[in-house]
Amino acid sequence: MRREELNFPVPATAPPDTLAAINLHVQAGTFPAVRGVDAVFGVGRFSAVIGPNGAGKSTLLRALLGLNSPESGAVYLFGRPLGSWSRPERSQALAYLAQGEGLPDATRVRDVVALGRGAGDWRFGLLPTRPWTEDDEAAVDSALNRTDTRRFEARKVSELSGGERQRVALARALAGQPRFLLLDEPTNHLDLAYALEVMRYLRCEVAGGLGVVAVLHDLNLAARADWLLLLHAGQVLAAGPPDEVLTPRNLLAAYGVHARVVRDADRLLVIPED
Ligand SMILES: Nc1ncnc2c1ncn2[C@@H]1O[C@H](COP(=O)(O)OP(=O)(O)OP(=O)(O)O)[C@@H](O)[C@H]1O
Repeated sequence: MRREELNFPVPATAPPDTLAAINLHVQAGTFPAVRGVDAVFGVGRFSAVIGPNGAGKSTLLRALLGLNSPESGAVYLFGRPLGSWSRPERSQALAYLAQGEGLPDATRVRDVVALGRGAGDWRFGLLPTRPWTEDDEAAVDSALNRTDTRRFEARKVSELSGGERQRVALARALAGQPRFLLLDEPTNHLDLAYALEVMRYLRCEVAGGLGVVAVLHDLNLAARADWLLLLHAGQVLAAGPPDEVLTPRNLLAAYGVHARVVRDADRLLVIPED
């Protein structure tokens, strides 16, 4: 699809207060996984990246974090090319929750969350990058409270359920007080209750000004986002609010599946046809 055929306006420059990809091309190995993607993710907004397996969602997410280098095009953070940010500046502004994020099993929950501050490595016998401060302690307390992990802060990771671990991983990411949080399938392997809980925590953070960009496979969870980016074969098939993107026509084009999209109260529901 050519840029001029996209059904949303492509900014000439990346707006401030955004994380933006402009005409981004990224190779995964030798494969052109992301091909000319334009996308603008805002702070205080819940954005979801959707699309079939192999569409390029994870590759795009990693490019937005600066973890892989684009072939061409660029990523802009707050209007500045990501490449011009120092590594510490970048990791302060952008947090990442990878797919199946591993946590140190033998470590206590509070110490895992403290790692999100990027300081106090002395706890693990490593040289500290800077002294631990009262602000660090307060940020850890706040992240534990906001994810309801405070009540098991003294337990070791090995003593937690999968859903509890995911909340601890979220707390660790939030402890760093990022401006954007990028998550790759954060509800994968979670039961319905835990999945909804993670969505609820993320919603609260968005209300507080965090920009969330989440790769989601469950379209009925994605329907709760403020803004969707639908990828197909490395390109943007559609972008916009859920009711503009989750249409039977787009779902057929992206997934090859006939689906009905119905509105129930204020929610969209995607119902695949057999
Ligand atoms: N190292 C690599 N070498 C070759 N091809 C790769 C490599 N990494 C990824 N790919 C290909 O790039 C494409 C995009 O992969 P990516 O993981 O970004 O897709 P995705 O949309 O996140 O998929 P999924 O939903 O299955 O996780 C896929 O076709 C994948 O096979």
